[in-house]
Amino acid sequence: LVTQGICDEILMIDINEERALGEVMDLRDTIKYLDRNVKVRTASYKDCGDADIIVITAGAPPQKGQTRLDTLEVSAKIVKTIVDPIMASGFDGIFIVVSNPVDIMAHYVHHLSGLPKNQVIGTGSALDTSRLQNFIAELVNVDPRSIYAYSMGEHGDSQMVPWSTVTVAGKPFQDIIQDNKDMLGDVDLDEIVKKTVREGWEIYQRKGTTYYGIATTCAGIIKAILYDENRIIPVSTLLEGEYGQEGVYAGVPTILNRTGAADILEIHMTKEELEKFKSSAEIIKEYTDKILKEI
Ligand SMILES: NC(=O)C1=CN([C@@H]2O[C@H](COP(=O)(O)OP(=O)(O)OC[C@H]3O[C@@H](n4cnc5c(N)ncnc54)[C@H](O)[C@@H]3O)[C@@H](O)[C@H]2O)C=CC1
Ligand SMILES: CC(=O)C(=O)O
Repeated sequence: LVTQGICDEILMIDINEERALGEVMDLRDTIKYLDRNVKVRTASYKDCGDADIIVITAGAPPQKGQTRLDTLEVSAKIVKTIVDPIMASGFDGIFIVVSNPVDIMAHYVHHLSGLPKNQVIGTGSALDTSRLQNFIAELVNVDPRSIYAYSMGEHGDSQMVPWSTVTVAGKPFQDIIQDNKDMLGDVDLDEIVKKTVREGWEIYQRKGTTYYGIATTCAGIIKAILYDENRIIPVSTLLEGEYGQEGVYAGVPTILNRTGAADILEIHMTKEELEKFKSSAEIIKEYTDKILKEI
């Protein structure tokens, strides 16, 4: 947000106040060489009342051998200590939830805040989609931004890719495979999905966490909202009948503008793809129900 000059002011809050201050000091050192003076300071929850957007990133990153779902209970406790005081500050803007397991945490924030669903968004499968597009782009040797593909469902192990909808600048990827059997005949689509799922862990094993991908994904989502772009990004949003799912937050292509998650795009999937999406949504639902029942 700072380096792209997307907003006017950023307030940083962390239970570890020294860490928040350290981040503020480091970020301020960038301003001299950037295009805009984005103001950055530490703050407390009572300062959040007039914020346009609040990004929740506090959480307990998974330990070795854990999945994102294993961090559910700890994350839920943390998220509750954040949302309650923010709502008490009079906040009526848009929440963007990053903390994992992100689909369930977004649902939980929606529940705790009482805000309309368009005002509570999880980053969902937006980051996975970026990873997926990179892998497809490598295969066909084009810029990843010319790939139109979505990872959907859980930001986690059960995410799926509706391959029948994937195109390279409008040409169906499945046709490209057929037309280039010599080069792409061996492509294993399931393996690409697995690689997309694993990518977070591959980074995690090497550097202990992931920063740039999620930060830039989040900045893209915020830009779409603040600049009223109507940009379509696969974020986690509450499904109410779309894709045959009811009452579950899952990653689906969503139109983002100044109102937040303005509308869901229902792309046509094959029967098999829809089944995979359903399985992923059912996993999210099972864990969401656990958390909602406990409160
Ligand atoms: N959705 C996505 O695509 C991604 C999600 N994540 C998730 O984001 C979360 C944070 O990850 P990292 O930044 O790598 O972890 P980190 O450990 O570097 O930072 C977490 C921060 O949360 C703070 N915190 C903990 N409890 C708090 C509370 N009650 N109130 C306020 N602050 C609190 C900690 O002091 C720490 O500074 C994790 O849940 C992680 O899985 C991370 C990357 C991508
Ligand atoms: C940590 C995480 O969820 C990711 O980078 O995908």
